[in-house]
Amino acid sequence: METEDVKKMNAPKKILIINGPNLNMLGIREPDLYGAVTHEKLVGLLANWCREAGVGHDYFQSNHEGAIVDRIQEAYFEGVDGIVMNPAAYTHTSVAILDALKATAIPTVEIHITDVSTREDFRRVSYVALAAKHRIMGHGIEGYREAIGWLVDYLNKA
Ligand SMILES: O=C1C[C@@](O)(C(=O)O)C[C@@H](O)[C@@H]1O
Repeated sequence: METEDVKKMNAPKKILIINGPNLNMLGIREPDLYGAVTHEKLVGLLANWCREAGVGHDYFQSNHEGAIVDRIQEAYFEGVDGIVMNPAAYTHTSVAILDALKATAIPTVEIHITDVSTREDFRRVSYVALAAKHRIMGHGIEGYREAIGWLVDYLNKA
C-alpha cells in the first residue's frame, strides 16, 4: 500500500465540538467580552472550518452538566476521533466532565473565547485542563478555528 493511502486511512474522520452553558447566548451575552458573533453564526463557521480542515464533525451545545457527560460517553461508543470543547462555566467546577474525558481518553482541545487566566481568580482553575491535550484562550471566536486545526494536526500525527 502507498504511504499516501495509509495516511488517508489513518486520517481523523470525525470530531465532536461541544459548547457548554450560556454559549447559546453568544451575540447577546456580554458582547464586550464574548463579541458580536451569534451562536447560529458560530455553528455555521464551525462547519466551514471543519470542512476546510478536511474532517467531519458533530456539534453539541448544552446548559446541563450531565448532558455533556452523556454526550462525551456517546462519542466514545460512536468512535469519534477527537473533541474540541469550550466547557464554559463547567471548566471551573466539573469533576464529572473531567472524569468523562479521562474515562473515554478521547484527545481533547480546550478552548475559551476570553483569556480565563487574566479574569477572576475562580476562572484560573480548569478541571478540563487536567485531561486536555492543548488549551487555547483569549483568541475570540477564531480560537475555535485554531482548536480544530491543532486537533486535526495532532490526530494526523498520532
Ligand atoms: O462561559 C464562559 C465562557 C468561557 O469559557 C470563554 O469562552 O471565555 C470562559 C468561562 O469562564 C465562562 O464561564
